[in-house]
Amino acid sequence: MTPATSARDRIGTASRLVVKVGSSSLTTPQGMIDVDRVDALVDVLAARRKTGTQIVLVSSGAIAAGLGPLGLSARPRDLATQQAAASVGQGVLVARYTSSFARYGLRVGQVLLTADDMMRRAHHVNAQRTLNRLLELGIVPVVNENDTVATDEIRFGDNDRLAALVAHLIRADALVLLSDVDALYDGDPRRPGARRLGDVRGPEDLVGVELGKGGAVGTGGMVTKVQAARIATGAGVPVVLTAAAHAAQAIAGADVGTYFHPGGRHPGTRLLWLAHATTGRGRLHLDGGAVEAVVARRKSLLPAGVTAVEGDFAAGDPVDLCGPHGHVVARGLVNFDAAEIPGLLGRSTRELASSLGPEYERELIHRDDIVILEPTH
Ligand SMILES: Nc1ncnc2c1ncn2[C@@H]1O[C@H](COP(=O)(O)OP(=O)(O)O)[C@@H](O)[C@H]1O
Ligand SMILES: N[C@@H](CCC(=O)OP(=O)(O)O)C(=O)O
Repeated sequence: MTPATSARDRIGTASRLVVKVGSSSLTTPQGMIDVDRVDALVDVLAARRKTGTQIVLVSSGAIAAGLGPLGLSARPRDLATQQAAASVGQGVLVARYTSSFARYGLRVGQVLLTADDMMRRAHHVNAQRTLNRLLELGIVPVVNENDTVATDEIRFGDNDRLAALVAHLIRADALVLLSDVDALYDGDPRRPGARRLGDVRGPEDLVGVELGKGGAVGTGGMVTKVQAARIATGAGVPVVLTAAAHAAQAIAGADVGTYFHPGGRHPGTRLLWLAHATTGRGRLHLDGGAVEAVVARRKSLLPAGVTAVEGDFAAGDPVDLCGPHGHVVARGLVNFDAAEIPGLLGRSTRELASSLGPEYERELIHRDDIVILEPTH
């Protein structure tokens, strides 16, 4: 077994997957939904869902699927007509997914997000909760950008990066990007001699690679796919990019497409926001061991390492983490209300789970929600 094959096992064994599919893989050139291809994709996702894997489907195609019904022969250039097409097409698209997943007794839930929902904390936490709840209920969330209300200034414009942020948001184990091309090539694959990149381990593997534009209905081409891969792998999420026709092999972890290896966990926009645009609504006082674990080893904060709590905050709020001498060392988004915390202090998560229930077998603050602060804070 090659190292690349074993790395891909992370996709084959993922318990939470985000799968993104592009417009060109779902619609006909006439601007209609391609029912057979939607069904073929759903066959693959439903089979994986039946093994217990939670799946979020980020689906493009609203604008493309609206063209036929509106009598348009090409993707419109102006925003208002794109929005009108998305409004008509999104309904058609979700109706199609609903009936296609129903063949397997599975339900879908539509989730429309804007870029703002990813940046603003209140929206972000809300989107996170909704997606988590849908997954707990066994639903397949079908996510798209909320094209009808997004203006040019606040628009993502491409679902590749949206899918990467969703993968980060729900702490997915892997992200699968499905397009009409079977892999990333070192140059435009329509030109003879272009070579497939099987693995991308870091930016050095992309030097000299020509990232070209997409097809007539797609938006970002390879540029946004590589950007998405960078966001996801930077958050520790591996990515595979391949054609929708190879979806079954890709999600099984087979050697198809291009595999982007995950890197370390770097703070994303949200953590920058947490560090620079918030103030702590309260304080948690940590013992020396917890400071060492959180700051030096970047671990989650567990109740056992907390000695005292100050302030009146709610679950999801930012709180400051103080060392034994009272200085602030980090800030994080806490998982519990202030009133719940005194009863948890100094106790192990296992003990809390057995006496209070499984919902208490959680860290006080997950490591992804902690940002280390410079001494000036
Ligand atoms: N270096 C490259 N490797 C692979 N595909 C490329 C490359 N440069 C440009 N492309 C083109 O990008 C297209 C996919 O982008 P896009 O049309 O935006 O897809 P989607 O609708 O699936 O998001 C492919 O059809 C392919 O021709
Ligand atoms: N929100 C748009 C998707 C735009 C987009 O990213 O398209 P694609 O490049 O095909 O993934 C739509 O549904 O038409």
